[in-house]
Amino acid sequence: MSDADRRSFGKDLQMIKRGCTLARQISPGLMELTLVKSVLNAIIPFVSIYMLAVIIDELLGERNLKLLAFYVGVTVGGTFLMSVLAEWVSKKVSIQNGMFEARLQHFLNDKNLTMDFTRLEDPKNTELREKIMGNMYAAGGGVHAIVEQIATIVESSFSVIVAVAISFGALTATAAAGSGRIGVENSVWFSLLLIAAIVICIAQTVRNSRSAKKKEFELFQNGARINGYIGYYNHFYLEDDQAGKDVRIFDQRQLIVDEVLAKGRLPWLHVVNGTYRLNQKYLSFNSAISALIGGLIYIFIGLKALSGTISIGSVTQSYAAIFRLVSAAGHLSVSLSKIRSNNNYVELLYEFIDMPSENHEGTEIPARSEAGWEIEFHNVSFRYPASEQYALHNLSLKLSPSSRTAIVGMNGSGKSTMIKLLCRLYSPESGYITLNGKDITKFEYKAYLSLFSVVFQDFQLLAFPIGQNVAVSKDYEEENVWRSLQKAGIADRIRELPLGTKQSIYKNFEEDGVDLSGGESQKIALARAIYKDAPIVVLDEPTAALDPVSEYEVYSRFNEMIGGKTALFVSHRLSSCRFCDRIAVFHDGRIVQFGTHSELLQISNGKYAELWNAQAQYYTEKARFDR
Ligand SMILES: Nc1ncnc2c1ncn2[C@@H]1O[C@H](COP(=O)(O)OP(=O)(O)OP(=O)(O)O)[C@@H](O)[C@H]1O
Repeated sequence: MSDADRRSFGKDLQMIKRGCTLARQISPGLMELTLVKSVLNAIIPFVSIYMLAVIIDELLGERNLKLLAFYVGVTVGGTFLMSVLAEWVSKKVSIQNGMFEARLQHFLNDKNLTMDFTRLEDPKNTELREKIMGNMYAAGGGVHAIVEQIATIVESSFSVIVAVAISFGALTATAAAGSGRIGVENSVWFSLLLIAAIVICIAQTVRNSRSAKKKEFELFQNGARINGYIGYYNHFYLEDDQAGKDVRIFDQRQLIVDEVLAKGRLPWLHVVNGTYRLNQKYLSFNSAISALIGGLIYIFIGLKALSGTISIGSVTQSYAAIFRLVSAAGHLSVSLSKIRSNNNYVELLYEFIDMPSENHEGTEIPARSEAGWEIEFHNVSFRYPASEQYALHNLSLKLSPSSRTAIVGMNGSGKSTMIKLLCRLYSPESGYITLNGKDITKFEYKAYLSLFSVVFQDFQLLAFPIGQNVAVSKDYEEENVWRSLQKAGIADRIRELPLGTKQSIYKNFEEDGVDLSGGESQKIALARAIYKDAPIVVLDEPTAALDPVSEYEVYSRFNEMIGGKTALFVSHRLSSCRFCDRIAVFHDGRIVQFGTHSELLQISNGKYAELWNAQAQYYTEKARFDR
């Protein structure tokens, strides 16, 4: 049983109502304008259908020229005015429709930004997002389709009402008493037979549409993954200059082309072929039904006209009105069915936006603390989602206010993980972290993060002007930006640029954008943390990409940079940890040693001494080799 079959009518209605609210939130005004357009579209054809009969009857009867001119004026003028209005509304609707995809993207991006990081990393969620967007532009399913279907429902309902009003006379007309006509065409059964035939045809169209939509939905569920593959390989093969280097050096072209073909193009061809065949079957069936209904109406109206039951003027009017009635009733039924099937797509969107953001549940604003900020890890253990291995085991560590703590350890020992937990990108599986004695999850997320100046190992800069990158705002104090750049040791380089802090980073959008080296970028990231001037500083290998001179300069300014702040500092260069009060040595997700540099060095069989000696030995050997 499909989801559409499983859901009750009430549930479907609820989902559609929610979709309308969402559509209005994403694109205000679109729903209202679309409805106006539908009503106009429904009325316009009936003006001429109705007036044509009036004009013909007048021509065959009194032939009053003034009246005829008036009828023609109403027909032409009315149609013209309404068409102009419809065109104007249509233009507005088209612009809004064109913007809808981008607005939906923004809407989803906002959700992404407030989503718990753990969920963001989960490939299932990336796929879900891909499906939502892919379904929209490839299958036309989703929240925008609700607007479209409601428009069709309103337009066809209006058409049905007006068409019934116009054709009612013809449908119910029987020969006048005493006219002598008693033909079958004048019995009520004749009209009922026509209606029954039409109802059967419409029901068949609805069934056909429902099964086509169901198959289409199934086909498209693989589309997101396929699109993901194609997008990924295109990015690597064509766009990303970073990856482009490896593609060339290792001659990865053939590998990528084969993968794209196997996982992207061929499966996509299957989807495209499948939908094409489905649509063709559906459209041919509808054309046949439409022709059949047209024929039936002609026979019906023709017999009535032959028998003199309806006037000649009414023939065209009745035929057009009944034909419109039937096609509108068909559209109405199909749209009612489609809007329910569309809930299969919409359900995916609701699943995405309803994902809870546990991290954003805290509400307390950290009170100002003159005494500084103390951070404590209480027996914290953590495993990454879908990972069996613990990245941190029973970690307990106290960072006193204004203290400087270094974290060292081998690759994969859990250093960055500890920082990610402190920044609430992940939550501990057991244990907890406190800030000045209070569990950090109790704090309002943004207010909590405002206390941290962080430089991540894998920091990112934006293709925006340098000043905006440093200040993370369009409005910033130029002086302050320069001071931060100076402290990060990159001010001289920026001064050389023609536009200084207004110069954009990278060439993505600006021809004169500046391409920075790895070390220069890291200095800008450092300047960004300095500019923020938050009371807690967290630096995850902040000098990994710096040359020895720059590294020395940065460290010699560390005291000035950190001042009385609480600082946490991760580094593989043990010599650079000496400015810290305490050093925590990580190994396999545990703290195996904790103390000052000299205390730890004295424990000759300890992990710190082992790491220190390994590094020292490398430098000694290098010095000997250089000689
Ligand atoms: N996003 C992730 N998903 C799953 N496992 C992860 C993820 N990030 C890190 N890990 C794993 O967690 C463990 C700790 O990683 P972490 O990045 O904290 O180490 P690290 O000490 O910072 O290493 P390095 O010195 O290389 O930066 C490693 O085994 C790593 O493979």
